[in-house]
Amino acid sequence: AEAFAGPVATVVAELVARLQRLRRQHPRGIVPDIGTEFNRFGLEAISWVLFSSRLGCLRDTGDVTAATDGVIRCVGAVLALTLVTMALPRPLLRLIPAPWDAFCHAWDQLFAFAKGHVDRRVAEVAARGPLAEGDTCVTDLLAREHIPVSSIYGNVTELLLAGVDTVASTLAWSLYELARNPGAQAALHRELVAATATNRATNGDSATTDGATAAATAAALGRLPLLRAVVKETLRLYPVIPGNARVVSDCDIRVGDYLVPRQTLITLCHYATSRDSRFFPAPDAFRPERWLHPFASLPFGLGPRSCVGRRLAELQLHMALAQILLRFEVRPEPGGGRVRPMTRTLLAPAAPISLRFLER
Ligand code: HEM
Repeated sequence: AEAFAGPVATVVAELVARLQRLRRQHPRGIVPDIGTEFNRFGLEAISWVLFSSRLGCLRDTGDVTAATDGVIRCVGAVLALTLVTMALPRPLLRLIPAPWDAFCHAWDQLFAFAKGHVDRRVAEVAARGPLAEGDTCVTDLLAREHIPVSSIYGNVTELLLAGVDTVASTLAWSLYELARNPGAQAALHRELVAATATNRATNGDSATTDGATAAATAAALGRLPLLRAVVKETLRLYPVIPGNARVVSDCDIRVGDYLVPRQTLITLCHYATSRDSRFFPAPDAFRPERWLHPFASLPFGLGPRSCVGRRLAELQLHMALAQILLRFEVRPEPGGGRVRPMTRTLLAPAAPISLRFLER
């Protein structure tokens, strides 16, 4: 994922500039509905990683935002309707076709978007000849393996679906909890300031977006214990994929006092286990320091089918949190109430999160 550190650093810089513009438009520095801004950030970053495409989601021009917000709405619709269409029995889907039709329509739109960008990139690379080092994207990597273009369309559409709301919600929840826990925010800020000073001495400006410097910065951020702990604690409280499943395929297995016959579908709920007081004392409290010692939680799953986007997601979260917190102190919106999570396939905030951003 560090190969994409340069693009991610550029998009993070655009996000910070946008937050700055938005906070200035409000008398008390409030940025309303940060989740929407982070979805735009997520789409901009994943489109660069997948297709080397720049969409301009974080610019102020209305046209671009309207078109790209349409893609974000399709991602949201697919996720929300996955649960509905899975829950409705087939005969009912025939009687009430609207959810299924809307689900297919949103998938078709996402597929058409991805296909357009893959076709453009394939044509561009064919016309340009060999690529410079560092100038690559997932489409190029798959094409180089001679994967049929129809499979590339399918794979990148899935990655597009997986790459927007996951990172956006986690970033929104991180800042929401840091705003409500000023002690944790101050400790993280101290860690970031110290690391930035060291990094600047060896690699130059930490906000620099050129590939090699950004990769060095990303690697350094990935080693910061409190930054990592903040992301882990956020995902413990708000595991963006709240449940997971596996089929016990080969043979019967014994788990504690239970015998699980082969071919059984087992589902596990991260949300419940990660808020279980037997494993996490004061389970609803945001305490990043609990992660400074190893502990168990599986927000990205486990094993060969665990999350392929994990490193990219962590890269984006570390870089975005670092740059946002170096620039702003984040506070709750005055009078803003508690925001609860809800499941719409992914775990998402049940209401928009608005925060106050104060320049440091
Ligand atoms: C905070 C961010 C994210 C979280 C918490 C997360 C979590 C997960 C989880 C729990 C799984 C199921 C793993 C299992 O069954 O063991 C999964 C699968 C997957 N994720 Fe993520 N994910 C995140 C971001 C991303 C991103 C950014 C991408 C794409 C760029 C992505 C792509 C995928 C794909 C393709 C799979 C299916 C893997 C397979 O079936 O082999 N994820 N993710």
